[in-house]
Amino acid sequence: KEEGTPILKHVSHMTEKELSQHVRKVQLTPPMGTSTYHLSRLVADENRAATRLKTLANVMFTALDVTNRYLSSWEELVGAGVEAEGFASHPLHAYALTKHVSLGWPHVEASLRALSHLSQDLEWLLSRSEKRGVPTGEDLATVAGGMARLHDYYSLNLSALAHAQLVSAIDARPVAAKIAPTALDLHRIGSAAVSHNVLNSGVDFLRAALDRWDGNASSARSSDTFDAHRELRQIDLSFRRAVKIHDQVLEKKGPRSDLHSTYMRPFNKTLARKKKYHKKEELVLGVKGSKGQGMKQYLRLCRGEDLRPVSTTSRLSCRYVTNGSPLYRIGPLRMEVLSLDPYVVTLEEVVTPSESADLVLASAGYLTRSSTVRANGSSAEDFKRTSSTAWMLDKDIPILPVLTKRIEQAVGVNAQLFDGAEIYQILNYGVGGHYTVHHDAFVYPRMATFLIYLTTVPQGGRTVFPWVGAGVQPKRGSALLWFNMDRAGKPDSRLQHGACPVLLGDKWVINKWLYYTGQQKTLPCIPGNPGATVSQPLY
Ligand SMILES: O=C(O)CCC(=O)C(=O)O
Ligand SMILES: [Fe+2]
Repeated sequence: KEEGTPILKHVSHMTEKELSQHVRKVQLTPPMGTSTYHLSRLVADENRAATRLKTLANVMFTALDVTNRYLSSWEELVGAGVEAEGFASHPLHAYALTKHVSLGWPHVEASLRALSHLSQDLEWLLSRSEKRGVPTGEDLATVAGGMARLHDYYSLNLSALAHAQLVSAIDARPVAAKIAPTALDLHRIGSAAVSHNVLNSGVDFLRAALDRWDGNASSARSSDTFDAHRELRQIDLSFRRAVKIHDQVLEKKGPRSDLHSTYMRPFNKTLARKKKYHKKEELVLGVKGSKGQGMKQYLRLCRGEDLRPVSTTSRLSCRYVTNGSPLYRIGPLRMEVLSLDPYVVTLEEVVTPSESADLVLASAGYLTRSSTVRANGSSAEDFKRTSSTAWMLDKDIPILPVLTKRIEQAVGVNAQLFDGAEIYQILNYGVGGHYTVHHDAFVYPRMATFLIYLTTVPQGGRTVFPWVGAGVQPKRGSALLWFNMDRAGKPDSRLQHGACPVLLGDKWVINKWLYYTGQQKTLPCIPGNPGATVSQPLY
């Protein structure tokens, strides 16, 4: 959509029928994907599979042992000429033949019977990938790509990582893991990074793989034995190639676009002396700047920086607001203003911990497979999102109508009067799961966004507003509210925002989009413009 397109004409797109078609309960379609929800489900499934495989392995081992002994006993008889005419007329032959079968066969039969009793287990195991889903090579590439993204955003210390310690630019305290990546793993992540054009991470991971490689892959783990194709002998070559590509892409395309990233300066020292690599960082706040500038500011905010000047922050307030009935448990809530113009606030404890847990549990069955979604519309709508999504109507689970009432009271509007307050969207992010800078109201006239965090994210995963210069760390139960429209009823592009990659923890959010209606449509604030509306602070 062009920026000037009146938004109201899209309202007709949101019929109830379309909405409900949109939200049919999704069956989990294998392969399952890599959101944190899917991965915890995978652990449970893997446990059940392993129990069956152990039984299978025991029974197969016995059957193999019995079969081998029985066959070698037969081979002894064959060696003695059992197949010759009249063999059994010698009493010793008759004895040996009878003994072979009479003693051996019951064992053979028993072991075969035990095998056939496993048919149900076999059935379960063989239908697992079709019915329950298993991660595929594509999923592995998604997780590896997620790791590459995490390094791109948060500058992981890769030598610490090689020793199972997570240390990044946003938190210097190491978080230990129980499994360290091998040279093969670092190589896989580095290769995934290069093939996704995350070239800064590609170079670093390949270098880390090179550092870690002892020449014979002796540190490989069992799972590496299934990875026969990964060739480490040429590892220094692929590293040097990645450095070259990095510098060439940086030289031609600059450090960052939605299709690639590099460091700000080339690795090559001569190239790095060029003037263009030593420009001062600029800051654009209060208006929408270029896409590249937005990406830079998004990245800085993801790393925890606050870009707002003191002249702005000193005018912001934090207070306790009451705007609801006790019925919906909206007491005086702590409300902190992040930005006055455009208006962005946070509200604390909008849902309780147990409600959050219930919402996560109930929506899990509606989640799609996690994937990277790319919007390929105009540049204004362009974004990438890596997460699983669930769409739900109020009637789907009992807590949603309660939540809707609570949101209405918090915002001070009646969602039922709207052309349709939109269905709820729930997102669960996985390793490095993110949502690049976008605007919520480009397709639908979403007057306001009410975003509730259902989990606390210890590291990464902030929701950030590049042109406001501020961001919020997800905290279970708290909400972020902002108004997407300007006075003329057009998307206010200063409300572009993004979700930073999750570094540590699970991130679940639920979104309610509020549409405009009533007087905002019939009595426009800017006469002559039927789409005109006001989006202003409600408190
Ligand atoms: O997950 C977040 O922090 C933001 C989600 C978002 O922007 C959206 O769903 O439109
Ligand atoms: Fe959004």
